[in-house]
Formats: sequence, structure tokens, C-alpha cells
Amino acid sequence: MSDILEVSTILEVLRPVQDPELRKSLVELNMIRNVKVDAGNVSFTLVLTTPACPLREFIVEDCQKAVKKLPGVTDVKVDVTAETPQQKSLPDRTGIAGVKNILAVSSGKGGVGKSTVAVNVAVALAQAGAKVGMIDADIYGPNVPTMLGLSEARVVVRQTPQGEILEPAFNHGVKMVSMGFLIDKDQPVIWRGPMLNGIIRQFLYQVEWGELDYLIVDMPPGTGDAQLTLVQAVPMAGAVIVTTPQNVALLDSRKGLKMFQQMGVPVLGIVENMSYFIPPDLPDTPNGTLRDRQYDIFGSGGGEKTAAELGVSLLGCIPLEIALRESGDRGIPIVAADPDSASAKALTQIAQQIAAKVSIAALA
Ligand SMILES: Nc1ncnc2c1ncn2[C@@H]1O[C@H](COP(=O)(O)OP(=O)(O)OP(=O)(O)O)[C@@H](O)[C@H]1O
Repeated sequence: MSDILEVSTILEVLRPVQDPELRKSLVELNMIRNVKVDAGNVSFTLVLTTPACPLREFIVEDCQKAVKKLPGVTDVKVDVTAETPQQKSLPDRTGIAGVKNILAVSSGKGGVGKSTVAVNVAVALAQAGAKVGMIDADIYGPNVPTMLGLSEARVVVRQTPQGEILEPAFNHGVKMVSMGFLIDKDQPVIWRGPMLNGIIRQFLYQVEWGELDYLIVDMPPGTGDAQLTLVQAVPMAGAVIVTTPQNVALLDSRKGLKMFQQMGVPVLGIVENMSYFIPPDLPDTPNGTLRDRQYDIFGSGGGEKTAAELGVSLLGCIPLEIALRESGDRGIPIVAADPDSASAKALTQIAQQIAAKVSIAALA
């Protein structure tokens, strides 16, 4: 039998079996390893990110069912182990020359303020003296150019002996390329997998980034193929997950966290956006200004609780502030437009925490 059953055949039948939470192939997630075939006996290792995975029995059963369908298979043995992100090696990912740390800013859902956080963290890091680049990979709503005051910018393509090189746009101390530069704002775009992968690779490897301390990637929301392509392409120093108090406990953030962990990318922490509301322009009262008041519209403490449950840090909470939206629309990020505002202070502290966590992770 051993001459008919091959390792590649086993992997082929296992390919449709998905991680139930991420809804992605176990084979593509590199969770199936060490496949062995001895006559009709098949064995392999299933590598989880946590030994306490509540769905492990289901996953094992799905794998066994898939392999047992193959003619000639008499027994399927699945060894289950867990590998923490730090233990994972990244043999197939190529770094970008001159770029020290690539960071992903992601969210489970759209509209939670992911781009706002990514842009302000980038500008805050640049204000602190770091060399910073940004890739706006949000195919659904590439709004980083507007937020950085670069909505009219276009990438310049230069022909070099090594091929095409893109010159990034630059403002507020940040170099940036965006999906928005490539598309007509009024035309809906249907990105096909290979085309999107090509552009992502071009943004990573064919941009004149020069020396960068941080390259921040504003990811598309969710955990789809584009996200997977990005995390698989380059070695990322860490990921930051942005959420709102209402979404914080939802499966979306958990899924994002799991995707990064599964792909060996350390999750630096969660940012809770729109945590509370600070009313503007309210009169002074004998007991101080009403501006000092904060309204916990969506309740409080959710981010902290979820971060603790998921075993990651809460990097900070950003208030819902009209000035933050206005500064984004005007193309002057709040950390530059009004550094003393509550949201700017929160964002600057978040940037400092990210920088600290990246350097600690680099020493580990
Ligand atoms: N804390 C906040 N206070 C006020 N407005 C905010 C805040 N955070 C984000 N916004 C506004 O909410 C809108 C959506 O934010 P943003 O574009 O950053 O979200 P996103 O998660 O990147 O969305 P998408 O997935 O659509 O790209 C923007 O108009 C932004 O200015």
C-alpha cells in the first residue's frame, strides 16, 4: 500500500479541513506537520496555538474522517501539540532590506478606527524621532491618504535596472503607499487574489523605503485571504488589534488574535477605541470644566477584561472625540493638530507602549 499512499496525497485530502474559528485550511495555516505513511497507517502532528483549544477533538475528528476516505488507509493517528507564537520559526518569510520592524494594525470589523489608530501611531513614532513608513493595505476603504493629507498624491514609478521601484508619498514625517493610489475613487474594485497578492508584494518589496525603524501596515479588516497573504509574506514584529467597547468581546477580535498567533506573529496588544465620550465646548462649572467629564456610553472596563481573558495587554483606550474625526478629515492627524487633547495623549502613549513592546520582543 505504501507505494500508493503518499504524503502529498494525505496533505491534499486534509487541505479542505478548516480551523473552525478561522475558517482557513489547516494545511495552509501550517498546522499539519510531520506526515508519515507506513503501509495503511497514517500519522501526523496537529499543531495548535494553545494546548487548551476547546475545539481540538472536533478538529482531530475532521482530520481523521478526511484521511480515512482514502482507499488503503487502515489507521489514522493524530498527535496533538501546541506551539506558542514565540516558538514558531519563520523560514519562508523574507524581510525587507533596511526595514527593522514591520507592524500590523488590524481589526475584526470595519469602521472601528483602525486607520485612525495606525496613522496617529505612525506620526507619534515619527515625532519621537523614529523613521516610519506605512502601507495602506485596506482594499475596502483606503483612507490613509486623506488622513495624512495626501489624498491628491500619486506614487511615482521609476524604472531601474532591478525593475520598477515605487517612490512613496511623504507627509507628517511618514512615508506611505496606499491601495487608494491605484484605484479610481468612484469605481468599485473587485480584487482578484493573484492581483491583490502582486500589489501587496510590490508594496512590501518594490518601494524605496530606505532605512525604516517601523513599517506600519494598515490591514484590511477581518481575517480573509489578503490578511493571510500579508502575514505570510514578511516576518512581522508584532500586531495590534483595534476594537471598540461594543466589539471587544466579540469573536472577531478573538479570530484576529488567533490568526496572528497561528502565523507566529506576536500580538502586542489590544487598543480600545471610542471608549468614552468627551463633550466639547461645554461651559465651566464651579467644580471644574465639564470637558473633564467622560461619558462611558458603551460601558467601561470591557477592553481590560477581554485583554486579560485573551492573555494580551490593553495598550490603551481612546475617547470618542469630535476633534479626532475632524483632524482625520482635514489630513492633520490629532497627535500633530492638537497634541494636548485627550485622544492625542492616549494615542501617543499607545505608540510609546508599542515601541517598548517591540524592543522587549526583539531582546527575547
Ligand atoms: N475615537 C474617535 N473619535 C471620533 N471619531 C473617530 C474615532 N475613531 C475613529 N473615528 C472616525 O470614525 C471613522 C472611521 O474610522 P477609521 O477610518 O479609522 O476606521 P477603520 O476601522 O479604519 O475603517 P475601515 O475599515 O472602513 O477602513 C472616521 O471618520 C474616523 O475619523
